[in-house]
Amino acid sequence: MSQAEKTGAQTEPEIRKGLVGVVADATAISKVNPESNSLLYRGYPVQELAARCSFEEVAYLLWHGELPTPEQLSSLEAAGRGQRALADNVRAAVDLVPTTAHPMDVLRTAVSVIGAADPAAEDSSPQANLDKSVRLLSQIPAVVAYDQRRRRGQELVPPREDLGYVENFLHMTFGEVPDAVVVDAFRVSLILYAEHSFNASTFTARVITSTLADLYSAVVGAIGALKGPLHGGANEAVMHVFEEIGDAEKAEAWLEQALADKRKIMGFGHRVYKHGDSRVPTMKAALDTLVEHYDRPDLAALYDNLEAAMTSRKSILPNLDYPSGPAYHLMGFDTATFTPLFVAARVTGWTAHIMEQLADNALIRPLSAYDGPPERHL
Ligand SMILES: CC(=O)SCCNC(=O)CCNC(=O)[C@H](O)C(C)(C)COP(=O)(O)OP(=O)(O)OC[C@H]1O[C@@H](n2cnc3c(N)ncnc32)[C@H](O)[C@@H]1OP(=O)(O)O
Ligand SMILES: O=C([O-])CC(=O)C(=O)O
Repeated sequence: MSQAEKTGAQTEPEIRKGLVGVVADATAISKVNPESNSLLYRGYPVQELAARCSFEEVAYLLWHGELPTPEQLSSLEAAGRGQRALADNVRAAVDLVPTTAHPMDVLRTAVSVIGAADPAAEDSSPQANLDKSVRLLSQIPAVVAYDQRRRRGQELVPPREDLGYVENFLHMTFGEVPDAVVVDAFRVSLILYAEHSFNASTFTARVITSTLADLYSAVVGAIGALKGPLHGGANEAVMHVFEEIGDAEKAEAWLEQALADKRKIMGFGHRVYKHGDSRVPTMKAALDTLVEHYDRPDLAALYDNLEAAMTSRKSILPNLDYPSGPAYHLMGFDTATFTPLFVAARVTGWTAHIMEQLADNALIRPLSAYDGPPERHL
């Protein structure tokens, strides 16, 4: 590349606001294909993984490129189980954050403390980064569960080593393992949320990694990017919309007013998918099982009516956050906990991308077109 190309000095700059349509790099981790409406993790359709795999198997696949053998899976599970307890320093840090703060702020702070306390934080060898990824996978549920409990005035629930990742997460949050149908819907949601190519939070993690900052710094930045309602914060925002609408009969009129007020309807639309999000049918099926289990046809009717109104009015289809929000609500999570659940899943994809970025790094530093005042002097 010539110096002129590098600096943009000789060329008329083409601005791609929001980097729309820009291919920033290659990745072998996942393929989002809006034409075939498909999503592959390392070549496997996400629907097949959601039907057949544990969340730990999918984490292994994202990190290593292949599904684990039984021995490899046991060794990952054993490494994770030993790190499930909330460390005292992390608990102390969480307790310092007021409950008026959003749970994403708590989680961001907790991950920062986990990183700062890791003597190997600056070791970015592949093995050290894999170890950190397993640590975060195991410790994030402890933070999310404890934070929801303390907000409810409940005591911390210690982890159980005899349980799988998904069951233990629910046990630490609710003090019991719910029915199998709930456990399964939660497992499916985590697999669907695990990875989605160069979305805003993953790209943030890659930008931070490209400066050779440590893995924890990249994950902390990614948590910040995920918090926004145009990205991960939408699952929580969907539930607020449902509460605002109140009941199914009011959905159409509510939508008319919201669109007249130029509001973005949370849980609808996507930067890449324009004909529907590949993950929605699988998550909607999981939501349907929960609706039946908890006998909540009212929630299903509200879901259907808003979707039908949005489709007929704007032809904009739901994204994954639309079924996930009400599903997490039915499972019993507080609305403000929904986006931290997304973090617990997406940390697998983020860390896979961090390792991929480091393996063939180039500093990510785009150009800008200057449109401020012309040169002037004091
Ligand atoms: C897991 C995830 O992160 S999935 C995304 C979760 N986010 C949400 O659900 C928030 C609501 N959705 C949105 O705000 C958008 O659809 C985004 C941010 C996800 C994608 O945005 P973009 O790719 O930039 O699409 P863009 O904003 O250009 O939308 C194109 C048109 O559709 C409209 N549109 C898109 N989504 C919505 C929506 N949810 N509600 C109302 N209008 C919408 C835009 O206003 C725009 O209309 P215009 O051409 O008249 O200005
Ligand atoms: O890909 C995106 O832009 C957002 C998204 O659906 C995700 O991160 O899961």
